[in-house]
Amino acid sequence: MPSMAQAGVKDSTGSNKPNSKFPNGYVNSFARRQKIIQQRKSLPIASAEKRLVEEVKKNDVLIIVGETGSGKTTQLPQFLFNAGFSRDGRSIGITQPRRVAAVTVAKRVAEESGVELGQRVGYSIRFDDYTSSSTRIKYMTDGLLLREALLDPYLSRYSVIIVDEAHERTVHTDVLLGLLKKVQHARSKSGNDHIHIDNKANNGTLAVAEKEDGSQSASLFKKCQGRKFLPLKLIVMSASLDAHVFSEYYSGAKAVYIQGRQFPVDILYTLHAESDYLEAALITIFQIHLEEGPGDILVFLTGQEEIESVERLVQERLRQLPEDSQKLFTVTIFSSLPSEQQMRVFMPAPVGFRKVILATNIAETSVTIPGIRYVIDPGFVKARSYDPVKGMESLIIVPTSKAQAIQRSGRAGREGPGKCFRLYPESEFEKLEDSTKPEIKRCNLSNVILQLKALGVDDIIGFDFIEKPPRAAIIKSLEELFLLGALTDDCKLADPVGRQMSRLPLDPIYSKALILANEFNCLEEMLITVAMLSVESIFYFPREKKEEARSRVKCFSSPDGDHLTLVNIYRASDEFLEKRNMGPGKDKREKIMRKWCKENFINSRSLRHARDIHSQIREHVEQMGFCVSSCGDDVLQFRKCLAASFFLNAALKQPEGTYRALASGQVVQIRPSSVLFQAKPECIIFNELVQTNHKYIHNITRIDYLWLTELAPHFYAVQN
Ligand SMILES: Nc1ncnc2c1ncn2[C@@H]1O[C@H](COP(=O)(O)OP(=O)(O)OP(=O)(O)O)[C@@H](O)[C@H]1O
Repeated sequence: MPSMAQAGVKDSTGSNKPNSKFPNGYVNSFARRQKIIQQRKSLPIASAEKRLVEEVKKNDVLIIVGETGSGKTTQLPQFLFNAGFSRDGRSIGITQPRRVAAVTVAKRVAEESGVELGQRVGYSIRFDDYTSSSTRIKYMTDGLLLREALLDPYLSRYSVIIVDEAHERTVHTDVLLGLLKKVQHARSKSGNDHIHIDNKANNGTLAVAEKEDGSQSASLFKKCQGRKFLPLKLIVMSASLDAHVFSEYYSGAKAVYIQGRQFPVDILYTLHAESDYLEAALITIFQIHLEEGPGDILVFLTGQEEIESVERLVQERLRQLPEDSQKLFTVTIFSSLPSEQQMRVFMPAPVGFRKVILATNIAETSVTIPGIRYVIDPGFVKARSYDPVKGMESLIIVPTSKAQAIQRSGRAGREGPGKCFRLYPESEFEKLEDSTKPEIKRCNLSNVILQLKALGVDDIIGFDFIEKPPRAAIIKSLEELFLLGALTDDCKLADPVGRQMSRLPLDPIYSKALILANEFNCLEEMLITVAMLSVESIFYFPREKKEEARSRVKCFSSPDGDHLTLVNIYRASDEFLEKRNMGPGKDKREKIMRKWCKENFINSRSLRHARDIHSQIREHVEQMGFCVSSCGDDVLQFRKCLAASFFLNAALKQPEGTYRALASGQVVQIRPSSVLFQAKPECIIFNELVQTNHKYIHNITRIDYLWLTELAPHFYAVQN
């Protein structure tokens, strides 16, 4: 559809007005545009435009703190664009911790600016790029900007980088803050008499900068030496930020505060602590539905399983209500849901229905979901935790921080006054930590270290992190990367393996598995395995049909283990689609697939997501020049490849039927849902270790103990 500027005609005052000859849609679009102009004017940040632009001009680093909904994310980049910060062809980049925020905010800003998405305003997230050579305002995930830095170490295409929602302190944000400090320093040192703008880089095909003589050196940072760049402006932004910490990190950078919020949000607490927060959330959903005025509800839960079980319970209870009270419509959003399905939460509910969105903390920051007036916050979040001694990462449910609670309540009150129901007493709120513990202090660092190494940062312990990760975690990850062959003896990035691994957007252990699979001639099987392991719960066993589900799933089972079982499921779904391929459209295919999944107790959302990931990683490995071939019936080859890839996760059976993990010495048990739970082979490799009341391992394949010394002699010849 043409933009308003094209559709309307200019009157004598020069303003755009709809032409009466145009159909109604254009008049509506004119009305919508007027509404957006009004909304923008009423944002608290609107009156601060001039001051903010001046501050950015005066300061190389600026910290901006403003209430949720004050307009930081959508407006500031437009202010800077209008003030000419991208006049020279460079862009304003804005990072978000979450994909969904990057996408939806970019869409909104494109609409506000009256341009087509992907033109002046665009977004770029892993596996999805909506930018062009004319993009000047670019929203992206923090992880994506780090990946860009691998190919454009001086981030030469950007004049300003805004690190948004910095309070979340994701591991990528933290690394980015350090890296940007380095880039800023290097760019200002390079002077500005000769300006390098990488135009090729602007159309999405990242260009590798070279040395003046045209050669490429091993360290990416060195590649740009000799080039001159304009200084980079850096803005760190959030609603709930401890400005002091950031200001200190950037040598006393100035902090500005945007006063005021758009609409009030009433915060309500329970009188007593709730023993079952899911039940409390359910009661609150129905209380709002039956007693409160119009408006949609956003409920924060901790993960897919919780969300799906609450969704079922809402449906069950809804059926018990009188028919005229049944107009409640549920939608879900969590990170492993494919993007297009995530976007369903932004669509309006059917007329007359109230929408309930069941979400993880993916919907906590930056997003505006139209229609939300009520937020239900049980006060919990699933957070990563890492034990560097055992090398064990786990997800545990913990109370949110104050900053998270504030962000959650901020999702109401964006289009009108709102209410937030915190399902805990006010006294508990006071006891919460002010901010979330930085992820870098509680996660496995292998991925990040590999990226830093690929960026030419060799001294990881000496890197200027805003908060240093535990030394033990750094050492453990360096050790792991060395054992995977990504680093040399002297801790440098190994070529080509380390470099190839750093290019794949996966955990290092999975990247290595793909590289090895290329050698073992089973890349087809490994691509499927990695894709299936990248999604949450591929099986769906309803409580009332557990036995039926188990026996049904048996027809896919492989006696060799869960990895081949996953491959069988994936291939069976492929075959089913092929057989049915009588040229139906996408919707029909989806419907048929959903039916197949239901009959086979497979989670159709997860399978679709795995298919999506599969095609994206396949593209990556093909670009790396790998040939995707199958080992066919020679599954021994595939099992050997699994052993060579996951040797760090090998375990041996103990006399009493438990297992001993060879690398860490921990005693673990096979999770009952594994196909090898009964068989209990002598030696296995596993992918997942989950700590509940037991240490359960999952995704298991039987291997031969002797393979370990043959395939990973550098580890097993010494250790065992
Ligand atoms: N997709 C959208 N649809 C409708 N209105 C929107 C949309 N995105 C933003 N808005 C409006 O713009 C306002 C400002 O949003 P913006 O994301 O810029 O605020 P913010 O200060 O960055 O908030 P936060 O800290 O919560 O991210 C919202 O409160 C809402 O009124």
